[in-house]
Amino acid sequence: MPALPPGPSDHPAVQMLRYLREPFAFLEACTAQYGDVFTVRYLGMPPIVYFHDPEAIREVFSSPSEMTRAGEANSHLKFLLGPGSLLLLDSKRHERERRLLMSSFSGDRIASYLDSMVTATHRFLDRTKPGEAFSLRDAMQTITLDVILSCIFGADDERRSEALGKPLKRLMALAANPAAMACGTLFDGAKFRQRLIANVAPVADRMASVGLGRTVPFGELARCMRDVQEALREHIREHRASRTEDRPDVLSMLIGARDEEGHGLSDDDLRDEMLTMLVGGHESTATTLTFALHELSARPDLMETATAELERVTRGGPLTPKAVRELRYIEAIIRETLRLYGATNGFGRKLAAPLRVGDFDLPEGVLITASSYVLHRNPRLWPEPHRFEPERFLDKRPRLGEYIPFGGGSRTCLGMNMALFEAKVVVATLLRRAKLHMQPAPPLRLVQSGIFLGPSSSVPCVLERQPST
Ligand code: HEM
Repeated sequence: MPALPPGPSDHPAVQMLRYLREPFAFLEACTAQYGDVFTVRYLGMPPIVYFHDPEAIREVFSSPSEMTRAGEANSHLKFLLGPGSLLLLDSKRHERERRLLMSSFSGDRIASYLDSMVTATHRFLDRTKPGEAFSLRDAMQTITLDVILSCIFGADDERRSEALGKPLKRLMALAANPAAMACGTLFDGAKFRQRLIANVAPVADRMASVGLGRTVPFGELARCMRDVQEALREHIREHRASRTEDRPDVLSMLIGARDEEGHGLSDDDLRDEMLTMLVGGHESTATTLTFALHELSARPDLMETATAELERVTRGGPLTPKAVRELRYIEAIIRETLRLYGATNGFGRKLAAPLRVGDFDLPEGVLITASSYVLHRNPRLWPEPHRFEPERFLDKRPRLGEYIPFGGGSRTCLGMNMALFEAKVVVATLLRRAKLHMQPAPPLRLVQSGIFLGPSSSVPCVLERQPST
């Protein structure tokens, strides 16, 4: 068996604990000791090889997807997203479903979501009283959830968005439970999910009816997963029954989508894909917005350049798709936010066959990854890496393998262009109508938050209306 790159010799349980307690400190300590390539071992998992050399990352992204399997590497999410999620598929089925989904994320499609994005931001501004403290993190999550429900799910009235939004929000909070994550990783995720819904949920219902719902392990999570499944099934059924061809939302497009052989997606596939886009696209974009607005409010120089650009591009008129594309400085702020505060810590691939990466012959079965937290703070790639400096992205695009907030290769985030567009629209709409003032709080950091990375606090702030609004 070929030797794996060096790494800590602690017992896998100890390495896992170190990672769970302080993930970034653990990975930085490994980098300091072993350099750009090292192997860590966690209990119940294959060895994980970290690469923080752009050339090696490029090799991984360009390797045949048959060999570097993202679906298998993401299998710990199966209990949450369902077996038909794009994130969990590999090979031909992944290629086919990705093709079916891709057309929903074309430039024109994304531009057609502009009004929904502006409306969601106005809705938040209209219900927020100037001078009253609120959580920026929660506000951004509400806006991005509204956007997903409208643009992806086509839930354009209050009844539909309530029916879907409520259980989905609860599910996101409950799925962050580390014990559930551990069971989803150690056992077969699809079976764990099935058991929760079919066996645990009914018991939890009976116990809840006598006020003992909380005594059933995973009872609340199981009931919530079942409620989400039912709400999604009902929503898809209603969508199929109504005439959907003319509607612009992603679900309507997917219902009509056919592959080369004329086959479409089943209701179960649709359910898992919709849940994936919701889970993948809601909190991650909200985290980007929270950190971007936090930086903007702390740095008058950035704020001045961003508002001057906005005035120059829109000349006081409405925000159009063309104007959004021309907001280069605001886009650079978003990209720099993703460098330092991206909501995911890299990507995962599992080797289905031996593969040489860099100087190492890796055996079948190992997991390959890179931590974007470590890579994006490498001073050889990013001078003064801890400085927030949007100018880095104004005149140059980073080379593949240096900047990975959206992963890469054939698995690059499907919602990347939508997320960048949405973040620009929300920031621009907010800047035109309000000023945000952060309230005293401990320094804001990026921390592990459920399955994502997120802000270390709720980010309390108050809003001041701009004079013209
Ligand atoms: C700032 C926001 C976002 C970030 C940081 C982000 C990040 C990521 C990352 C790192 C991956 C894995 C890529 C890889 O393995 O190489 C991914 C995959 C994915 N993302 Fe996103 N994402 C964001 C927003 C969105 C949005 C808005 C949607 C959809 C509405 C979305 C849908 C997906 C899907 C479907 C995949 C699976 C792609 C595949 O396996 O082929 N994401 N995302």
